[in-house]
Amino acid sequence: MKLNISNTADEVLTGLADYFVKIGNESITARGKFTVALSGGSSPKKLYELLASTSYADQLDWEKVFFFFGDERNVPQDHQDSNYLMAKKALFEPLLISPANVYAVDTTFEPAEAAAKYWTLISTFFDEDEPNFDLILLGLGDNSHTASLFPHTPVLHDTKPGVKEVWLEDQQVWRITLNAPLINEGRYIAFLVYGEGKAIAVHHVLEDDEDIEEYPAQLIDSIAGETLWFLDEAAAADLEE
Ligand SMILES: O=C1O[C@H](COP(=O)(O)O)[C@@H](O)[C@H](O)[C@H]1O
Repeated sequence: MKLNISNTADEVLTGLADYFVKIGNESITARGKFTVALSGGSSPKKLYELLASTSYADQLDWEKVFFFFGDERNVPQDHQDSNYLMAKKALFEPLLISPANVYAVDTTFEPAEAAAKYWTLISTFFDEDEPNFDLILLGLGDNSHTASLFPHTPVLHDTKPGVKEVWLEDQQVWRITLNAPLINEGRYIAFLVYGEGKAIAVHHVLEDDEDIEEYPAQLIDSIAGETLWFLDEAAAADLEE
């Protein structure tokens, strides 16, 4: 687990965009394609817009990039809360990404079926013993959730890679998420966390004693690859070391 702390949020975004194209180009050179699981929520939109900007758009062969989602809200794909819709507007449409390269969660099914179908989609795509994405992007919620691994939810106890539905009692909504064993198979895992609102969660996850029920992001660390946290100084403000 490594930390990359920048002064400002803009520098964090540039650092992660550089990392994205570096890992992408290495993956394409090594295996002919780059498989990435995108994050959702409030933090990554600016990253996707940056990747689609003239500074980065010509730095990757986008036809060889295959997009998946680390988690999804159980809403239609044209709903304002959809992670797919956000990525479509900020990344896929500006870069003219072929729909054939985008593997979204089919939220027309009931949550458990949508999760099962997404796991089948991923397993079929990788056609290997264990799917392992080249890069998994993640955020961190104020309550220390990542992807849709929320505090005190059954998915936290999964021991085999898979995709699960998660019921959020306080919000009365379902989400679909890659589980921690699947995320940890990723060759590279990158957290994008900026802003003072994240400082306490960053401290809990990185420096408190292990308590996965309270701080689910503690479950995440790439088994054979690299886990890198891209933070700005505001988000890192409560770190002691
Ligand atoms: O990894 C992720 O993290 C977020 C939390 O991000 P936030 O910036 O919205 O607090 C999560 O909700 C999102 O869906 C996920 O992909």
